[in-house]
Amino acid sequence: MSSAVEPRRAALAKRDFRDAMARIGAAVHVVTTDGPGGRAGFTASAVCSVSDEPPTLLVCLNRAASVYPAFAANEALCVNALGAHQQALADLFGGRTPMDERFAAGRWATGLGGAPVLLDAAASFDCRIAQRSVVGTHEVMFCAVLAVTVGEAAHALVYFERRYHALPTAMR
Ligand SMILES: NC(=O)C1=CN([C@@H]2O[C@H](COP(=O)(O)OP(=O)(O)OC[C@H]3O[C@@H](n4cnc5c(N)ncnc54)[C@H](O)[C@@H]3O)[C@@H](O)[C@H]2O)C=CC1
Ligand SMILES: Cc1cc2nc3c(=O)[nH]c(=O)nc-3n(C[C@H](O)[C@H](O)[C@H](O)COP(=O)(O)O)c2cc1C
Repeated sequence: MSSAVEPRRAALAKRDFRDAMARIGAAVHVVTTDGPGGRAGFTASAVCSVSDEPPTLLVCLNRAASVYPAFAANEALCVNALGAHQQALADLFGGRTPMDERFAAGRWATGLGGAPVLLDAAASFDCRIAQRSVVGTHEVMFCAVLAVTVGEAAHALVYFERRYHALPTAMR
């Protein structure tokens, strides 16, 4: 009896993975930090609620990003979910802009651990990075939520098919 070994399936192409991910609508955030590693922030769609006891979010950050050393050195982190009126901030924090210019475009308060909290965000989660895990190109930061701020009801900013969209509040 022959026991032919199934040929290994070729690794999924990065392009195919990204094309499929582009079909998933995601909320847009500006994730900020400050501390011994300096002030930094980047645009993120890879943010997820993990647990409400204790309240925990996760944020995935590419270790090749210019902001990575700051997030690696700091404990304070704030997840700011953007409203549709804040697309310009998403563009600025999406890369290639000097850090001072990114922060000059918004108005900020200071969170409990020192992270910049965006005024007028749809919602802000002031956090301490509690745990880190490296997966492939990214570091997954598990963030203990210390305080939240909820903004005025606004249209949400959604990233879908490589473009920004405004998601209106539901009709009553
Ligand atoms: N999770 C991440 O690290 C994300 C990174 N980006 C970066 O922003 C830039 C523009 O992206 P797009 O215009 O959406 O076109 P794209 O083709 O680079 O990305 C399409 C989708 O694939 C996913 N993706 C992209 N890069 C990824 C990465 N390195 N790791 C895991 N998932 C990734 C995201 O869901 C993204 O919306 C690119 O440089 C991209 O790498 C964008 C979205 C998420
Ligand atoms: C809509 C959007 C979502 C993004 N989401 C993520 C993310 O979840 N994680 C990540 O590491 N980078 C993400 N990026 C890319 C970072 O924002 C970008 O790499 C970061 O600003 C650092 O760029 P720099 O290295 O030029 O400073 C996203 C970019 C865009 C435009």
